[in-house]
Formats: sequence, C-alpha cells, structure tokens
Amino acid sequence: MIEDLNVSVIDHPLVQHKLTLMRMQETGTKDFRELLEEISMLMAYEITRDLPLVDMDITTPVVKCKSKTLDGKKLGLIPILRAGLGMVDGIVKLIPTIKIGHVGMYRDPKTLAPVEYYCKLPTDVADRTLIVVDPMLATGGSAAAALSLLKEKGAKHIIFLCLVSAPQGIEALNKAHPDIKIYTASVDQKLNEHGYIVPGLGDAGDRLFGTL
Ligand SMILES: O=P(O)(O)OC[C@H]1O[C@H](OP(=O)(O)OP(=O)(O)O)[C@H](O)[C@@H]1O
Ligand SMILES: O=c1cc[nH]c(=O)[nH]1
Ligand SMILES: [Mg+2]
Repeated sequence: MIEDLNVSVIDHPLVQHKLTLMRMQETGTKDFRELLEEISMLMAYEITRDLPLVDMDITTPVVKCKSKTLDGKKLGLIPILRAGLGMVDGIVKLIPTIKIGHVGMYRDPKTLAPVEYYCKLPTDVADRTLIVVDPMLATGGSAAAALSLLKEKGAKHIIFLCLVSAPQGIEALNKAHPDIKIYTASVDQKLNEHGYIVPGLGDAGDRLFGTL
C-alpha cells in the first residue's frame, strides 16, 4: 500500500491545476518550462514548511524585538540531469543561497537501466540537507541510483522531490532508500510497456528542452 510508504502527495490546488496543463500534449516547450518552474516553487514552499527557525534580535522603525529567522541549516539542491534542471530556477527563487550539485543520469531506452554520466557536488554534502529533484519517477531506477551515489559521496540527509510518479517507482525507491522521504504532486496509474508513466506527461526532458 502506497499509504504505508515514506511518501507525501502535494495536492495543493495550484500545483494540481498547473500539472494538468503540463500533461496536455498541446502545451508547448515555453509553457511547459514556465509551468515546471512555477510548480517547483510551490512544491518547495510546501516541503520547507518544517525548516527550523530561531529568534533574532532586530530593531524595527518602532521598537527593538525578537523575530524569527531560518536557523542557518545548510541546504543543497541536486537536479538529476536533464529534466531535473527544469525544477532548479523556481526553487532558487525561494532559496537564493542554496548550493547546487548536478547528477547526470539517463535511462537506457531498451533496458530502462539508469546510466550515470556526470556528478559534481558541493564539497560539504555531508553537512547539508539535499533536495534531489527530477520531474519523473517511473521505474525508480534513476532516482535510486542517484541517491545511492549521493550517499557514497557522504550525503546523510536527503529528500526527493518529483512531479509525477508511478506506484512501482515509489515502491522501488522506498525499498532501496527507506530513509528518504518522497514528495510528489501525483501518483499516476501505472507504467506502459515502454516504461512511460500512464497517464503521465510524456518525456519530461524532451518536452522541457524541445528535443522531441
Ligand atoms: O524512474 P526511471 O524509470 O529511471 O525514469 C525516470 C527518469 O527518466 C527521465 O530521464 P531520461 O532518461 O529521459 O533522461 P533526460 O532527463 O535526459 O531526458 C526522467 O527525467 C528520470 O530521470
Ligand atoms: O513517463 C516518463 C518516464 C520516464 N521519463 C520520462 O520523462 N517520462
Ligand atoms: Mg528524457
């Protein structure tokens, strides 16, 4: 049962509305890109609601007082290339100082196995909470491999943020990395015979970069 797994569905109406627009085949690259950026920002707003705060002494034009500020916890943003790049700008607008690492991973079209081709990370990944982003969680192979790689490099606290997921992908990722919370905007029905999410939105990377 999906409900028993370490997953949370972000069902905010604005996220769901924008996701519907992204799914539509007539939505072109420009709108797809803008919608992905907007949704990523909205989802980042939701997943950061538990960030710890501390009191800070400040002076307003009226009086001295204590006011809340983020406690300086270090964050990192890790897009899985290519499609994860489309989620970066929206999140950076909310968290401008976030450090960004990149993991390149593509899915072999025949075997659907993940192939790693790039990795460049902030040097202090072990001290950061990493938000790993990829719009699509299909078989879960790419995400599981990326998370294993990050753990090998020392990462200790990771959350995974995607837009559309398949039940198989959530189960596989949760089995491989039960410690990592998955956030998604939708758990779709299934995968088709080519490993595409149904109903899904097609190939996110191709739609984002216009390489259809
Ligand atoms: O869960 P999985 O079965 O591994 O599939 C999901 C992966 O497939 C897509 O990447 P793709 O291989 O198309 O690479 P791209 O982003 O360069 O287009 C997607 O962005 C995920 O990384
Ligand atoms: O439906 C899918 C599955 C994997 N990757 C995509 O971009 N879309
Ligand atoms: Mg692709």
